[in-house]
Amino acid sequence: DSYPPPCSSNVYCYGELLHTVQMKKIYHDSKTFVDMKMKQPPNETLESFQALMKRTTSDPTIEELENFLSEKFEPAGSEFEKWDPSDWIKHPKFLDDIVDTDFREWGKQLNDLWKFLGRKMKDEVGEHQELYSIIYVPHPVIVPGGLGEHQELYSIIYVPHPVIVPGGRFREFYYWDSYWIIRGLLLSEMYTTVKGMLGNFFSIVENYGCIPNGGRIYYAKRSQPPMLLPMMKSYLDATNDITFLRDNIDILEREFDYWMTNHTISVEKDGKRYTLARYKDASSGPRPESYWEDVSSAEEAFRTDEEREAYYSELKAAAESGWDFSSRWFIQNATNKGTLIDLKTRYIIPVDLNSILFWNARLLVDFYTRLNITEKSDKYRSIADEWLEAVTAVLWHDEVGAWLDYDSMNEVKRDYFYPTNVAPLWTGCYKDKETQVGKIMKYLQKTQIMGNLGGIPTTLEHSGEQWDYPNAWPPLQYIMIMGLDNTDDDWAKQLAFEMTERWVRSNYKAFNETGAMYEKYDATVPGGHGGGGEYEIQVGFGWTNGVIMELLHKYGDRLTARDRFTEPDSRPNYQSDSRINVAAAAPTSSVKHILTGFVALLVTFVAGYIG
Ligand SMILES: OC[C@H]1O[C@H](O[C@H]2O[C@H](CO)[C@@H](O)[C@H](O)[C@H]2O)[C@H](O)[C@@H](O)[C@@H]1O
Repeated sequence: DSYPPPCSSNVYCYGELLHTVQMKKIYHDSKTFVDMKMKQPPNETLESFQALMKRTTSDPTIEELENFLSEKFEPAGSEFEKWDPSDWIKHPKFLDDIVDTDFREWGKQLNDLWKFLGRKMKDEVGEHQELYSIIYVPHPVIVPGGLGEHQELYSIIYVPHPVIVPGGRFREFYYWDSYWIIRGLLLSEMYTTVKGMLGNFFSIVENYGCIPNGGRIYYAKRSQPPMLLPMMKSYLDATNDITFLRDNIDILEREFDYWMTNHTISVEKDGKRYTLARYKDASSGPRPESYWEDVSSAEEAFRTDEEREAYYSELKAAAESGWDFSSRWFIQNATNKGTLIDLKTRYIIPVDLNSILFWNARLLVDFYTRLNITEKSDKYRSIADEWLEAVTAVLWHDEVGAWLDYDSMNEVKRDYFYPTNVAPLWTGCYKDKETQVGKIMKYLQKTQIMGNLGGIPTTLEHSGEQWDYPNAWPPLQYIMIMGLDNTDDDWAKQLAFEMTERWVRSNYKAFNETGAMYEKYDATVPGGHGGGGEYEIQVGFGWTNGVIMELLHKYGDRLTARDRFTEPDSRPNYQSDSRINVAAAAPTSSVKHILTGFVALLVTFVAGYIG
């Protein structure tokens, strides 16, 4: 298949200008250029660029390009204006249930952070947005109103309501991040903000047919883990706003449909065929926001255009998974060894995606039941049942005691530890809860993952990629903790609490030492932040804050800031769970982490103010 570029803009998504600016590495972070607003319509910007190329025989110096860029573009983030959320309150009720006073104060500071992470678009963004700019046309067309008047000056996707963003270089909404952000906002009682964010997503599904990876046109041809329905469920649980559900149920159904029609493949297991989903992207070319990284690695490793295109597709499919990048998507001789050039994301059937899709179907049953539309609730019940059959047949392994990703290229299970191996416990995607939980607990014991004192690592592979060892990510801690806690098993629930203690204390230590909340942490160093991958560690940080707020809320009656590993517990008969706990003494966080933290924090706040 030959796909169009990631969007129709020949400034932001493909073309000579993008290629020249990105390959000359004018900006340290490739995302900077594609987030900059044009001062003039694209045709005028491109005309000036052509003139520069002619003047310099197609080889402008860095200085000439820098001059061109500062003359024709505004700095990244200039589409936003200051926004004070009207529903923000100083002391949301959830704080009152946190018994530890240090943690209560921290929860209060996290509530304050929403004000730094809120973004509202200037009205002019909506006026200049061409809604269908993502639909690629090979040649310019005359749009109603004449060329120039309605041309895209921005890469931002216009949304009518303000959003809470992850932070740092992530200046726009991100699809799956928004789930944990919304859960935090609901604890902060910011119901209007949440309703606005959901309203934004609904308008995007209506106009674009799916929710892009993030709020930029260059993300439009790939999505991220399908969390819109769980977001709606969270909002409904907090508000019972049935009218909002009734008004938008068709859109929720459409989002589910997008995954069912665009991402499914058929797999044969023991002579039976099953339908399951995997990640994929529908565009050609490198990621515009990581253009230099993709083109350079492709040129070094591959000789033909066809090979390079296949590689770009794997990179974008991995970005759609939210795990960009990870050895989880490498296939080399049917193993997880290799490097980025071994990415085969499209051939791997992931446990988390498929258990989330099961959850989506079950939520549609729930939503239609609430609306008394029996025909539809029956329809989604049978889809959910079928999906559960498929997940169990293809992804559950009795002999391992876990769900595992499936390699459809080599038709083998991928027997590697990932926190997502227990995602079905989180989404309720299991058949025989008691037996499966018992086996899962033994599996976790065998992996010795609690030997990591800063949190649960993403994988056990040291690849240098950011979704690998030793990084620990907030959504993955959440999936494991909530999954284990959902069971009726005492041992599993106790383990969920111990994981919570470690995670919360590690985030708290980092916050105390550096004043920052990070996008990811170091599983091996309590209080240490993560690293690796293709961009610098970011602070802010939307999903991190949301996860901590929820854990402080859920376990607030017994969580303490004091660390049991360094100060003995005074509770009678209390013992850490030695069946899974094989922890060594806790190393202290390094000076390097502290310094990086200060620099990162400074950069975020400066960027926030500029934005
Ligand atoms: O610019 C590189 C990549 O950055 C994003 O991915 C990371 O940040 C996101 C926002 O927090 C998060 O959702 C994702 O899981 C992270 O890996 C972006 O989503 C990628 O598409 C992009 O190529």
